[in-house]
Amino acid sequence: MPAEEFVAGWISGALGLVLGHPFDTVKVRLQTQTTYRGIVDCMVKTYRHESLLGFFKGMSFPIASISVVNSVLFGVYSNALLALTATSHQERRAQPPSYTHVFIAGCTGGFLQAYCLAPFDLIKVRLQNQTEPRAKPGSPPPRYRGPIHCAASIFQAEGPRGLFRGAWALTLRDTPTLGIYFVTYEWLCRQFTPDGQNPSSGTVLVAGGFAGIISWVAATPLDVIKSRMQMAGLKQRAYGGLLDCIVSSARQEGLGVFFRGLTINSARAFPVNAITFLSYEYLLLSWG
Ligand SMILES: C[N+](C)(C)CCCC[C@H](N)C(=O)O
Repeated sequence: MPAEEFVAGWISGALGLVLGHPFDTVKVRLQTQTTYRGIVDCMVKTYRHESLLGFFKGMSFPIASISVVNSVLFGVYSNALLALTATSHQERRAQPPSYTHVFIAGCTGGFLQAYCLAPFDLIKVRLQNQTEPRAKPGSPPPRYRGPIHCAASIFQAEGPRGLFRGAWALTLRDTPTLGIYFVTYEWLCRQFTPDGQNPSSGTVLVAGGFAGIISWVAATPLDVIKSRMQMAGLKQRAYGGLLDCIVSSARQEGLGVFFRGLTINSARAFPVNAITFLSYEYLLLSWG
């Protein structure tokens, strides 16, 4: 099983992540809290209340964990294509796989990465939603002191299953949308690249950026549900399950609720995925 794809996926995931984290914090807050009027209001309040650091809350942990998850995604994707089409990454420019194969491989990668991602994403969302400013003497301490403390508290209160809160919603979100992600990327690359050649850096950036945007547009409704399921069990109301969460969110807030965070998700998706794909392709090319 070729392993370079895993390593390249890991490094490129980390680079994309740093760039995207401030957007991600604003997104999670808009999706799960009602105190903000919009993106700008959320940014201003976060900055005033918590300084620039507020935007980077909960980042060190995703860097260590979510980039490993990205390595699962790209590694499984590439190896699934190898199994389906018997071509390695280097051979795929000369013999491009069909879009059906790309889609199946993307969904496989998406499905497997969702399970690895679930506990890390839960911890990220819980930490991002702690809006208390950094420790001031005399103020009450936030519920979680950091990622390890957060994981341990959830584990103690709810057992190992507690760490997989929202995992179903996450799997439903990621399986089809990561199929769409790789199909969009491949399709756009092929539109702008002569047959048999490698896409230029510009093409990879644009194709990666749009792959990110399109897959996030498709993923946003379930992303909202996922974040809410992950926050349930804390101060917000608990849901009877995925369906209950969908129905009661729609009833209380209207259908628009499923598009909360769409703009910010898209704004984040372009740079993150442009850099992820560019560094991924570049690393694999330079390793021959
Ligand atoms: C499929 N879905 C859109 C949910 C996620 C796509 C993930 C791609 C990248 N790691 C990112 O964070 O943007």
